[in-house]
Amino acid sequence: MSHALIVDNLVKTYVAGRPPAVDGLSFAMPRGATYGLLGGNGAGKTTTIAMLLGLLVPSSGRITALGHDMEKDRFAALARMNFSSPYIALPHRLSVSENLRVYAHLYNVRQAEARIAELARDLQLEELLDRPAGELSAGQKTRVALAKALINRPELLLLDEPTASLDPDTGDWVRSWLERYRAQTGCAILLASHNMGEVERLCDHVLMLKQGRVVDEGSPGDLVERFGRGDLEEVFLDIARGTRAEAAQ
Ligand SMILES: Nc1ncnc2c1ncn2[C@@H]1O[C@H](COP(=O)(O)OP(=O)(O)OP(=O)(O)O)[C@@H](O)[C@H]1O
Repeated sequence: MSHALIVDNLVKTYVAGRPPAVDGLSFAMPRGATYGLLGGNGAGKTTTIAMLLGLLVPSSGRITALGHDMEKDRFAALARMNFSSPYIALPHRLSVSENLRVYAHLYNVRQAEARIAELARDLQLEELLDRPAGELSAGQKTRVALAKALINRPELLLLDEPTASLDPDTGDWVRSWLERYRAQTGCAILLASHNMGEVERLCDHVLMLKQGRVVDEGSPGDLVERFGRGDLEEVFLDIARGTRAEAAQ
């Protein structure tokens, strides 16, 4: 099977002598799949995504993205990937269209103006193109961040909390949009989220992280069944609190 992402025994220790933030993480995500990275605060999700993007150097382990070893051949992989995170702000003073042009240039997008116009139409950004990015509402910024994340037509998309701080209507709109995008392009998506409804809806497979380790994994349906629970939120609470329904023991 061809994989979008293979993570092999990944470890990140920030401070020598303290427990690693990511501690032996391994998984293989097929092309076209959507995987969820779940875990409580401090479980290691953002650290994992930062390593996958080459922003943080792993202490050990190997990442293969779209067939490229991230240690030796990072730029070939990064050109075909992209990400969005609410923690990384777009340059505030630049207008939305200037921001998108900068990223189009960075990713060497051909016919950048046509691509920006297409994304503006798809993500309902046309009215916002001339506004400074710093003046937009959280929902508007999220749509711009998605346009930035899609500018190079990525085959692998890393999304850290894609609907954090969005109202339920805008959150739902973004989720529907991602579902459509995935169906049209076959893009593989790794999603870190605290929104269990979102994960149940979008993800084929879920990795439950605790203290940097995968403590359970499976499709949302399998996990719910295995834990004898009603939904993924209850499974998450069982794992986070170390409790588990009788049916799962
Ligand atoms: N720059 C850093 N230096 C030292 N420790 C760090 C650093 N960044 C993160 N950590 C620690 O690494 C662990 C994992 O943090 P990380 O941000 O990856 O978790 P997370 O799952 O994304 O959490 P959240 O859901 O709160 O965003 C935490 O214990 C955190 O305190």
